Amino acid sequence: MVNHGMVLSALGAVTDPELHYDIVTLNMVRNIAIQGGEVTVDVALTVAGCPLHQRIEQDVTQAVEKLPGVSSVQVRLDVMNDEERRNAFARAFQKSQGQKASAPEAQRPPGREGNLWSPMLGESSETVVLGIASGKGGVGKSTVTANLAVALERLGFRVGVMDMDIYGYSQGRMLGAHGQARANQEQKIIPWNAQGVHVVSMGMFVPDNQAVVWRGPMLGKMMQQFFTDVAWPELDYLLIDLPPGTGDVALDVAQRLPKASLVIVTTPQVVAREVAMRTADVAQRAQQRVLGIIENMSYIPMGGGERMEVFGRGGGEELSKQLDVPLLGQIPLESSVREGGDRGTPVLLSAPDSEAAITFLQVAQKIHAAAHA
Ligand SMILES: Nc1ncnc2c1ncn2[C@@H]1O[C@H](COP(=O)(O)OP(=O)(O)OP(=O)(O)O)[C@@H](O)[C@H]1O
Repeated sequence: MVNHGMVLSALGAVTDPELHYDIVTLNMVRNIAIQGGEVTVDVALTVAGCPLHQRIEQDVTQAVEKLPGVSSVQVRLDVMNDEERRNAFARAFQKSQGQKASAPEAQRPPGREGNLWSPMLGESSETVVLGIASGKGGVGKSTVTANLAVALERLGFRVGVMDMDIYGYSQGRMLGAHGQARANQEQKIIPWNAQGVHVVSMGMFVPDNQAVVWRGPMLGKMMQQFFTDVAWPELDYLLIDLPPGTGDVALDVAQRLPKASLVIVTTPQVVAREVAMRTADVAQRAQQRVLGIIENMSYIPMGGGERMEVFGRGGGEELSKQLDVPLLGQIPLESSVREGGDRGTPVLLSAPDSEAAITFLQVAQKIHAAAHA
């Protein structure tokens, strides 16, 4: 005869596809009712309209129907309230940090209130903190970060870039900054000043182009140090170039920088959009604001308004509709963008009249409007 404990332990093997932890740990199982061989499981999703609800429903059914004595399984889906959702994300975060529960205070991630790594992260701070995320690698997230930073600087704002793409760090090269880290009298790291933008990157700490070996938990440690150990000047915008990745990265940022908004970079390709969707989905479920979508490599300008759409079309627009956030712009694929990045003179400075440069400026304006709406 099947009992409550057997069902619960079977459900312990069902994982939330994005948070990567089991639905029991995440408190997603609200109730289990058993009548003879008929089992009913009430599952609370983290957010209404969760695109992965069918998968969860299917996994729960499969896990429970295998148990001896089970004749039928009914899964009833509901949605968590705000507090339940916060707890679920906190649990996922604690798990992702392993032993962190007993870590010293300074290493704990800041909560929504107090214990912030930097006054920049406080609710009352005027600094807009934007994580630039992508999901899939190679879509041009770092290029977009560097150009947006320069565009915002050109618009008259004080801009910082934190290169958190730890093993793919490239902001120094793209913005034309180099040299080892220097410290001020208080032993705080002085950011590079490149093209008027203040930059901190892993590239300051490793000899030329050496590879960095790192594991997931390092992201948090590095981010903490990049906030606490750097002599950041007053900033209007801090852009964080995030490593590519889906759930774990978005979750990390949501937990550590609840004030930050995300800008998602994708390409017109369906596969890039789908991966970006997963990143955005986790961010939204963690109640982190997604400011908008930037579609990169959208088309090659052929002159006379003609466009060649090498990577297909519609990825950015589709994603913005799915997430109900604005499409901030479509950046063309132009050799001047790549050359600018390789030479350390972003296209906005090396070819200011190019279509890409003009689009970056427009996107920066839209970001400013959206961030202050
Ligand atoms: N709009 C564009 N036009 C031409 N080349 C581009 C454009 N955007 C990016 N690139 C080029 O594509 C390559 C990948 O870009 P980038 O390094 O910015 O991607 P990424 O998403 O940050 O990659 P990763 O996720 O691996 O860090 C670079 O060589 C860059 O110069």
